[in-house]
Parts: sequence; structure tokens; C-alpha cells
Amino acid sequence: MADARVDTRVPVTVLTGFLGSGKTTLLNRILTENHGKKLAVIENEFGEVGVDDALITRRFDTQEEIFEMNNGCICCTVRGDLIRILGKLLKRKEKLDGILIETTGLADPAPVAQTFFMDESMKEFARLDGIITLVDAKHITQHLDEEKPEGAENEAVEQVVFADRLLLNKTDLLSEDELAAVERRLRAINKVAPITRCQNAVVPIESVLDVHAFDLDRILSIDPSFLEDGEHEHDQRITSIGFEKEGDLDMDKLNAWISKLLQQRGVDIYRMKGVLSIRGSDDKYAFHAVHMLFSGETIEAWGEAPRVNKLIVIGKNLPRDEIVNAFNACFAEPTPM
Ligand SMILES: Nc1nc2c(ncn2[C@@H]2O[C@H](COP(=O)(O)OP(=O)(O)OP(=O)(O)O)[C@@H](O)[C@H]2O)c(=O)[nH]1
Repeated sequence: MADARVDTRVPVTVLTGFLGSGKTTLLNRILTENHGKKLAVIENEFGEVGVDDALITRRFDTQEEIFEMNNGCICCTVRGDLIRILGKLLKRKEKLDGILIETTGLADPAPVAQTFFMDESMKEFARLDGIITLVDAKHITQHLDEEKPEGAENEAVEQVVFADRLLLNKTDLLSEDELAAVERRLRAINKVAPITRCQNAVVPIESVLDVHAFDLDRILSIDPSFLEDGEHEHDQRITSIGFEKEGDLDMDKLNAWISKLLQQRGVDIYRMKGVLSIRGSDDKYAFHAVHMLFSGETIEAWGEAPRVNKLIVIGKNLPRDEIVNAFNACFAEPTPM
């Protein structure tokens, strides 16, 4: 095993955690904080339409390069793309202080981690530094408890099992007793990863980057077949509906639809996120929902950019036609001349 003190390979951090747990919030902090590191970020999103690009905040003097991988899930279909991007990055490894991979909220981190032990050039140039798992304190228990169809894995459990660091985020939404109960639950699944409580993913950057936390022996003791290329299956009931549509939305209609949708189907709607164009506003409106909790805020001005609404809905047994029709009905009527 390489000695950490003289190891010059590029450290790779895998940022994982269920949908809406706070991965992009943490990534934005890393990208906007002045830590002096030159990082490359690989972003993978679940869903038909990519929204994260518009939600990622970049510093003006940004040192980071961001690669989007939106044609499939990083742990299955686009692993080939991941290996190609990593291959390109590692050719100029002298210029890099680290690589950060944000998985989708529905990814199994194990096959992503495995990538760094599979091929010789990867092993030579990169070292898996740690798997950092964001945990949504409010919703994790229901995800851990969720019954999955025969053969399908529970990604929320996998993300906790393989974590080298657990960031228990959204502590503002639970009482002290509830938080302690969640911590006990996490500890029962993962005996060793330090658990750090946080809000808005505020943790010292040095506690997540370059921490030398990944331990192959521990992983092999949990999953002896970790280094073999095994198959895994996701819950096929979970799908996404994506919108990419020009025009202005009527805020009242939008609010009424979202409130009704989340009241009726909030248990099965894991995540909604979007950047929307609202009639009468010059600014982009960023919208987030995680189950029944939703929020929105104006972000930057549209300026010259085309006012295209991007919205993604991710959930279980989604009624596609109903959701598509209801969203389309939220557009503002054209103003009479
Ligand atoms: N109340 C509360 N909300 C939070 C906290 N941290 C993040 N959020 C909100 O939770 C929502 C989801 O956060 P993201 O960072 O986008 O989550 P994510 O893990 O990247 O989500 P996906 O990319 O969909 O998997 C956003 O509305 C955040 O503002 C927190 O500590 N408390």
C-alpha cells in the first residue's frame, strides 16, 4: 500500500447521499470558498433534464473545471464516460490538487469507488481519498426503511454503508432526541465513519477533502466481492419527468399546483428541482422540493439568456401524463395586445 505521506497521486473524493440531502449545497461551498486548491468536478445527475449546472455557483476567478455527465447513472451506464473523463484529467495530473465526483442521489457508491481499483493507469495516477455521504436528517429514516422489489438494492443504505465520513445535514429540521435516534440508526449500519452534524452542509473543507479516509480492507470486510465487476439493480419504479420549455409561468398557478401535488403525492415525490421563468420577474427562480418540504428563491438575472424553464421531478410510480399536463397548465396566458 502506498504511504500517504509520499503519495503524489491525485486524491479523488466521492460525494454521495440520497436525493436532496445537500450534495450540491456542499459542492457550492467548496467551489466558492477560497481554499486555493485546483479541483476538477465531475457532476452526474439523475433525470431527463440537467438542472444542476444552473444551480452550481462558480467563483469568478474559478480554478475549477466542471464536467457534466447526464446521459445515465454514474454507477451503471456511464461508468465508461467516467473512466474517459478521468483518463483525460489524469494526463495533466500535475495541474490538479483533487478530483470531486458528485454522484446522483440514486447512485450506489461502490461501483464508482471500484473504478479506482480496476485499471492500472487509474491506480497509478489517482487514489480514492474518501466517500463522503450527505444525510438528510429529516428523510433518511424513511429511505433506509423503504421496502425494495426483489433484487433491487436500497441506495440510501449502500450510501451509508460505504461512507468514510457521514455528514448529518439539515439538523435544523429535527429535535435533539430525533437527531440522536438518527445517529444511532446510522451507527448501526456503519460502525466506523465519523458522523458530523451540520446545517446547509457547513463543515470545514479540510474535513472532507484530502482526508485519507478510504480503507480498502474495511470495504472488503463488508463486501468481499467489491473488486469483482458484479451487477446491481435499481428500483425500476423510480423515474424522472423532465421539462425544458420556454415561456413564463404564472406564480399563483405554479404555487397552487405544487402545493396540491406535494400534499397528495409528497411521500412518493423524492425530489423536484428547477430553474424557472416567472411572469413579471427579471430573475431566475430556483425551486427545490424534497418530499413535502419546498422552497424557492430568485437567483441571478436572466439577462440575454433565453427564458427556458428547466424542471425535474423524481419519484416513485409517477403519473407522467397528469404531471405533464398540470405543469403545462401553469404557464401564464399571453398578455392581450
Ligand atoms: N432546512 C434545510 N435545508 C437544507 C439544508 N441543506 C440543504 N438544504 C436544502 O435542501 C435542498 C436540496 O439540497 P441540494 O444541495 O440541492 O441537495 P442534493 O443532494 O444536491 O440534491 P440532488 O442533486 O437532487 O440529489 C435545497 O433546497 C437546499 O437549500 C439544511 O441544512 N437545512
